[in-house]
Amino acid sequence: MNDLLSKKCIPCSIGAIPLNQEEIYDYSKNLKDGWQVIEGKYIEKTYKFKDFIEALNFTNKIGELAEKEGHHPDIYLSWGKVALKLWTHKIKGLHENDFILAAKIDNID
Ligand SMILES: C[C@H](O)[C@H](O)[C@H]1CNC2=NC(N)=NC(=O)C2=N1
Repeated sequence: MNDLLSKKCIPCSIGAIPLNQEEIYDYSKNLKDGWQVIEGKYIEKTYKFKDFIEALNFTNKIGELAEKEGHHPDIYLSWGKVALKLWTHKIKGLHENDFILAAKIDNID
């Protein structure tokens, strides 16, 4: 479950089974503070910045990372704030990919 940072997101097939509550709990223990598990279906976190341009710069870095990983967050960008919602659309639930991406987003400098 740990060393999420050393893993890479994999193409997720439609038949993949979403993570169960126990697996979600185990993965979420390896994330930095601030992530919340919502209804066992997605994880979310809000990052605060001093202004819009800082929030936009962070959003762009997330975009580059998501493209590199082939896995993408839902992003809400506003003045001084970036709110993320991570889930795997193809399986309508959570996958290891979501936790890998979350860990790597928290590692963006
Ligand atoms: C074809 C492409 O790789 C897939 O559609 C990927 C793209 N990024 C994705 N991101 C997320 N969060 N969920 C997906 O199911 C997903 N599928």
